[in-house]
Amino acid sequence: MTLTAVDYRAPDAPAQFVESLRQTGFGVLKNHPIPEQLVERIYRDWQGFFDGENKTRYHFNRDTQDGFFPASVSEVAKGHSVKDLKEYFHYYPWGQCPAEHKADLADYYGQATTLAAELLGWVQQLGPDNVASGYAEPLPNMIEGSEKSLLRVLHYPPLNGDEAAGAIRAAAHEDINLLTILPAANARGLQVKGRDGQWLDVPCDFGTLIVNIGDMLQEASGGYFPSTTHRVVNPEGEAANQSRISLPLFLHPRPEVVLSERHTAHSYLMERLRELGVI
Ligand SMILES: O=C(O)CCC(=O)C(=O)O
Ligand SMILES: [Fe+2]
Repeated sequence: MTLTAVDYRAPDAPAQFVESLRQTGFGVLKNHPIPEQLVERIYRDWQGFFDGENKTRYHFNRDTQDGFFPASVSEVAKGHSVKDLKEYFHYYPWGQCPAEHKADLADYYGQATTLAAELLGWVQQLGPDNVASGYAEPLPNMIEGSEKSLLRVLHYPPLNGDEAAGAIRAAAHEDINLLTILPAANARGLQVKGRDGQWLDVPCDFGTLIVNIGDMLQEASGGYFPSTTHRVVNPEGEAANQSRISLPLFLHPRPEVVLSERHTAHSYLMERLRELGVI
């Protein structure tokens, strides 16, 4: 399996991109419209947030899931027993956010959501008709006006050697949502599991955008688009002393959207959050 960056501006970009999603669950885009300077600024500003003490004032709200999740409550991936080595902030347009960071996050959230709707349009149009006819509504519609899409600012602190045995930055998992959009992080580490079981580094050149299928799109497409397992491995050598910041946007449908005969987006999310131990 290989992951090759698709040029967003190429005439056959939609076909290449959707084929990559089908084969690997992942698609990598270069020359996409999200401004690099905005992403760079968010990484820099949020490093300051995570390094500072103010973060404790934004402790997450258990009912609404917005705010700061310290490393001590960080997720335990499904099927794992140790916590991931990460802390993060959940931003929703309606949720809590430090005033000095709100403009950039809101800007990024808006631009990335618009791009996601376009990419979902590609998935809708270029997938087989029998898959598309199974969607309860067009894919871009599913996220339109959704208040559930979640921008996560993730900080993986430097490793200091006293981490729990077996703990890694993000244990192998699949994303719960419809589609995830993730600008290349400021350090390597993201890996995707191939059909052959081998782990493969996801290209992380600054300026590329990584997109992956989540469980909800796998569910809605009857398994045609795979929600692929991925993880973030610990750095070694010099890199172990450095933080890693990443910025996944998890696109969630409106709660009432029907995914399949078994599930609405809401029932599916509740089942998965319970498994994660965060509700
Ligand atoms: O930090 C990354 O590169 C990926 C994070 C991730 O997979 C997640 O938060 O679901
Ligand atoms: Fe993920």
